[in-house]
Amino acid sequence: MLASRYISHRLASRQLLRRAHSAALPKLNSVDADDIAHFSKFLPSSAILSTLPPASTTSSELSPFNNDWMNKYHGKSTTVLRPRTAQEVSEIVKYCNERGIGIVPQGGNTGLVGGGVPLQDEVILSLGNMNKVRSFDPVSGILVADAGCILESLSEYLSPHHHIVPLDLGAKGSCQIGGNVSTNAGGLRLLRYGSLHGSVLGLEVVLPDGTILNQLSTLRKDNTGYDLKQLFIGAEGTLGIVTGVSILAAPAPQSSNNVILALPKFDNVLPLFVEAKKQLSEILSAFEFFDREVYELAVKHGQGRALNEEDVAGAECFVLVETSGGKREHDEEKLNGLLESLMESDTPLINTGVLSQSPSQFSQLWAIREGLTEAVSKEGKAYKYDISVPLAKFKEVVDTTREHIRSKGLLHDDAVKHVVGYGHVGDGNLHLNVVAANYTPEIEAALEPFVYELVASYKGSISAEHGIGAMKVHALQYSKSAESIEWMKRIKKLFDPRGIMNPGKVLE
Ligand SMILES: O=C(O)CC[C@@H](O)C(=O)O
Ligand SMILES: [Zn+2]
Repeated sequence: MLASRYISHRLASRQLLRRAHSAALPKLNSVDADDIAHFSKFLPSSAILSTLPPASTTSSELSPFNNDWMNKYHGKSTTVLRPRTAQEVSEIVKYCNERGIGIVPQGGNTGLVGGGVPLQDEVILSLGNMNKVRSFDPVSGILVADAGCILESLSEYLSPHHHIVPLDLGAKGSCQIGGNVSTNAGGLRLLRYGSLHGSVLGLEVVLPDGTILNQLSTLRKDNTGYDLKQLFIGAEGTLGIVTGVSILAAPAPQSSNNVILALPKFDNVLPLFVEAKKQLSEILSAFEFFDREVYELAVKHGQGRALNEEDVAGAECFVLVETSGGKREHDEEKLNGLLESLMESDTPLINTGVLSQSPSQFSQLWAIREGLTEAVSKEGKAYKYDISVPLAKFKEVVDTTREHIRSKGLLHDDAVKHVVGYGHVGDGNLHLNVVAANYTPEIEAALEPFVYELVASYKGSISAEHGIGAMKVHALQYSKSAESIEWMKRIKKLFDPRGIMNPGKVLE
């Protein structure tokens, strides 16, 4: 009974997938020279990059805006606008809405699901010129910043005030806080600081009709009915453009330590996590996992400093544990205590642990984990599946996918070179990466809907933290019910009746 229900679900989802692929984008207008002349009335020429006259940008100058980080999605936009204020954003959006011109809001363009680049020739609205901190209150720890502030520069700003942004990710040197909020970025320390749905206190958003919705609250408590800002966190710019963010910064830890643990088998990750939570309790700030194969890629492509041969020998996977606490001696004692108990037990959960002894070693260990995405991209073209599945299934998902690819005769150097897994154990978020020589329809057909069905069979999510973007629009039904999708569509229609905001992303 169960089996036949599963099969009919599979058939139904295949049909859905086929239908979804043929769905059309809303009919929108292209920008023309008159539009550029209009933008020139309120924007300086330096804020208008366009191949249309009177501007004279070349298409190669627009290329970094039209192509995504993975070089998988290629837009054909003729025009990038770089406003400096919410008022300018509002004027652009109001005009585009009236003219029926599509808009793609773009932050650091570091997204991994094609959500930040046009699918056709929409205007790209780049937030990079809105990059000022508006205020910081060291008493409450509340930071108000323009959407275009780079995440790392906000950390640098907060450092002398003994605070940190409650969000950290590998792309911190280029991603922007507005993009982080719009994609509800999770990152490396969600385990400790929670999601942006909790730490964002307020937003300033320009709605598709040009209204500036000022919800830049600096209140920790505000229980006055519908919390509209939550709608824009993770909406990927489909409901409006986030132009300002109010966020609760966390007190900077006085002491940070990390260790990379080499595990003889994946099955040890779970009990190790339980043990780490028990022994480190409140000072545990990250618990990150990566398998041996992706570690080898990091080494091959020079990400971080390789661990010693003897530390790697016999390891099936690795875990990076970070502590952030208030007192160095106390934290070191706790971490050392954990390591000793792990090594000394009758059936040790780990082979070895490489403990950082200095700030530079601390960064080097993190560089391995943070460099995995880069390493994978240097090795080939990655099919990225950013999924939530039960922790105990992480390895099964990677192995099952690899076997499936093998059974299709696609596991060889000219097709799929590696099937690897890494991710955020503490959040149940696995990054399944299928690294191929090239993106090909054959590999895609082997992977989809296979991976999505696998995720659905574990009642997981097809997007844990990267979002839907353009990449997973056709697969939303694996993680959302028909009723939820219907209500999402109604909300979209309410905010953006003409469908100008980031067309073709999140929803069909
Ligand atoms: O490369 C990926 O698939 C994941 C990127 C990022 O979310 C990470 O956790 O490193
Ligand atoms: Zn991640």
